[in-house]
Amino acid sequence: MEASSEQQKKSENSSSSSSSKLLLYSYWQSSCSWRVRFALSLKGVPYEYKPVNITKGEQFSPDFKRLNPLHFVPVLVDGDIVVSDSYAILLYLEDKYPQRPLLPADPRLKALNLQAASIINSNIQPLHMLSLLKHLEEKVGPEESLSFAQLKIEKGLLALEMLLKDFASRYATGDEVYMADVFLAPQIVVSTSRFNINMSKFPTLSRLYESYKILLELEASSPERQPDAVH
Ligand SMILES: N[C@@H](CCC(=O)N[C@@H](CS)C(=O)NCC(=O)O)C(=O)O
Repeated sequence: MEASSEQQKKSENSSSSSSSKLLLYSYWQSSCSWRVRFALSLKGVPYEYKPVNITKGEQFSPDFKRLNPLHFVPVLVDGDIVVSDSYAILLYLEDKYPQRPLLPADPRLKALNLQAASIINSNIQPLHMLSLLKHLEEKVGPEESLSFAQLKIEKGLLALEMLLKDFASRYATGDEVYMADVFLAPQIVVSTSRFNINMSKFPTLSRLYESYKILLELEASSPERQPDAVH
């Protein structure tokens, strides 16, 4: 029986992306990059690290612009497949590497994970990203810029606290690490270390933070362990 052109196309695509090693364009202190490093570490997928120093403007180079015209890390390159945005990258990894699933089968818990990840991806991190804070610092001043970021982070964390409090166990939606945790752990670390957020206002998230601190995969993917880290 002849393979349909659709099947043929699929197998050509998968062979072009399955033979080469994944490349991850990342910056050590980027929480969005950390989400992807954490997911790759949980799934045990090897990759080559490609540092992009976003504090020195390397995201604006013509080569990087071809990968992501938005000039943001992370970007994952898998053969001829280029995926930017950590949320999309995680879903791509989930399809391609089903081991250690990042989404539970139960529809309610799955929706909860997607919702929590989306809150961080859309309603927290974009409101404290480097380029926005730089702009605010220049236009209104460093103190105003910091208090704007703190206000937005606390608003988002409160939403997550309310969303997860009845479902959280050791991790955000039970006893397994899922996508909500992959987004939450780096966000909590950045919120406390860079923006001085007091986590005692968020008891459920504080409890989760304690579980995250002892996760080897989180530690292995942490900023300080990356090749471009400055100590
Ligand atoms: N939603 C995107 C956000 C990407 C993003 O904002 N990346 C930050 C680092 S966490 C960045 O590259 N910032 C560079 C800048 O602000 O110029 C994702 O999750 O990948």
